[in-house]
Amino acid sequence: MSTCPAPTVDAAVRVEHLTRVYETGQNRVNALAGIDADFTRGTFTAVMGPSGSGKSTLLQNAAGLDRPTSGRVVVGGVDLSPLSETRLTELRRTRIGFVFQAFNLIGALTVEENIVLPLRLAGVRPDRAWLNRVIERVGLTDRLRHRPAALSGGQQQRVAIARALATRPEVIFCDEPTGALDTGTAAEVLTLLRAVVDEHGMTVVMVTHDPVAASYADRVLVLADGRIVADLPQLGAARIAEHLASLDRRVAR
Ligand SMILES: Nc1ncnc2c1ncn2[C@@H]1O[C@H](COP(=O)(O)OP(=O)(O)OP(=O)(O)O)[C@@H](O)[C@H]1O
Repeated sequence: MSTCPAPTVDAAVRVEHLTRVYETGQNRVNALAGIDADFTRGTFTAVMGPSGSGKSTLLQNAAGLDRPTSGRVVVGGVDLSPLSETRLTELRRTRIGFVFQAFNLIGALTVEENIVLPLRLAGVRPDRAWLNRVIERVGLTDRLRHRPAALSGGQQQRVAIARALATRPEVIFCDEPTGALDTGTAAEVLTLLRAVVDEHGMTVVMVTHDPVAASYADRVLVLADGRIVADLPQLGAARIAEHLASLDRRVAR
């Protein structure tokens, strides 16, 4: 029986004592070595850390895309551990939004069809008023009948953000959402993510290598060797960069 305390009411996502071990042949990698964190509703968290520190593994486990070796993940009060694959897939489609570096839009579908795809897959009737607000917020009202290939990178990422918002999820997980964008377009996308938190009370968790991108968040979690080594309030891009550099120096030593 679990001895973990009940999730706090305002945690959109809670991860408890999370470990993930990868075993390939003789090799054993502790990608997550015991992570505890709450992601409070209506907040924007950046997850940073050196390459191989476990950022993507944390995101994948917190989003129910991968199963932890031990520990548990609670999304919107639902413990993911006992869920069957089918239930987990349903939960991902309705309660979790995803935004990836490569946009991951379906080229054969229009912008509108891409945005409502999670709802169609989940068999959920669209909340038209919410969808209209989302489409207006991301500035795509006059692009709905276009195919993704006819849009710029920034516009494609805005479609991905609208798609992530379509089901009004508990949380939106973003993996390097600005990695493929130029600086100006990246700033627009980050401003949009900030706005969905501030204006719509959404919860965003974003993996990024970029201190400027992290400076849009309320909180910066820094990982090293599968552990949280810093949990910082917003410090601004320069101080975040300093912090990461000092961590790199410690790792090098
Ligand atoms: N499928 C896998 N099989 C074996 N080892 C893996 C697998 N996925 C990740 N790892 C290992 O787990 C550790 C953490 O990887 P992870 O991708 O989570 O780090 P990261 O911080 O996201 O790295 P990056 O910034 O380079 O994307 C690394 O040592 C990595 O090599």
